[in-house]
Amino acid sequence: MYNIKGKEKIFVYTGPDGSGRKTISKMVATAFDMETVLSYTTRSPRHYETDGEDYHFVTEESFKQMQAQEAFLESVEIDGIHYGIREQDIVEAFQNHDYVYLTLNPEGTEKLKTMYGDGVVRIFIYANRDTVIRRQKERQDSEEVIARHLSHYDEIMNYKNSCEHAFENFDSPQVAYQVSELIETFLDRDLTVTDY
Ligand SMILES: Nc1ncnc2c1ncn2[C@@H]1O[C@H](COP(=O)(O)OP(=O)(O)OP(=O)(O)O)[C@@H](O)[C@H]1O
Ligand SMILES: Nc1nc2c(ncn2[C@@H]2O[C@H](COP(=O)(O)O)[C@@H](O)[C@H]2O)c(=O)[nH]1
Repeated sequence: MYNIKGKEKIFVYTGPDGSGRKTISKMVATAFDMETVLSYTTRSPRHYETDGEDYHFVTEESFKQMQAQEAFLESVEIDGIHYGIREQDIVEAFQNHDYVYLTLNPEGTEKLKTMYGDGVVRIFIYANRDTVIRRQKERQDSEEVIARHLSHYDEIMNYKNSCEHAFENFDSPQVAYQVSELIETFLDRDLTVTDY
């Protein structure tokens, strides 16, 4: 298991699928020196996803091989689909950054929290059920994918109060600003006031 050092932190975005976790995390990351680590998954890419940008899409066989080699820091199976974060990717991300962010389901989030304690900050992003349905329909997710995601909605929402921070995502620029303010509190920056 990777040992988190000094001021290194893992910010984990969790919450219902389609609530806007990745949208917010990417907006926030533009303002800070932080990097994400892509998961490996055995599912097929959706029409708006690209291998190496959204996920590393791999075969069942490759995933099993990686599991056998203990390559994953954490991995889960959701509805028969495997997902995992490769430990070496975390090691490499921390070589150049103090802050790494991930988007995980509550089970994986909880595993990392148990491993790293204060080294993990859980940011729960949510929207109501109708909103997540509408957003997934707008990006043309299949009925099957939407139904699969919704089958986990209530269970995922139950995790909200376990997280250190929670934000309802109506207006993404506003939420990104609020999350940025939160992240700012973790930065060890020597800001000097300058008159222009
Ligand atoms: N505040 C918002 N208002 C309107 N649309 C939004 C908002 N936030 C995100 N979206 C849109 O909703 C969709 C889902 O967002 P996103 O992919 O960030 O969600 P997610 O929680 O990471 O879920 P998933 O893992 O299923 O992609 C995207 O098409 C995104 O552009
Ligand atoms: N615990 C982990 N959860 C992960 C990982 N990669 C993605 N996810 C989460 O799984 C669900 C389903 O994702 P989908 O893209 O197939 O809809 C979603 O909540 C993801 O955030 C991972 O490596 N570990």
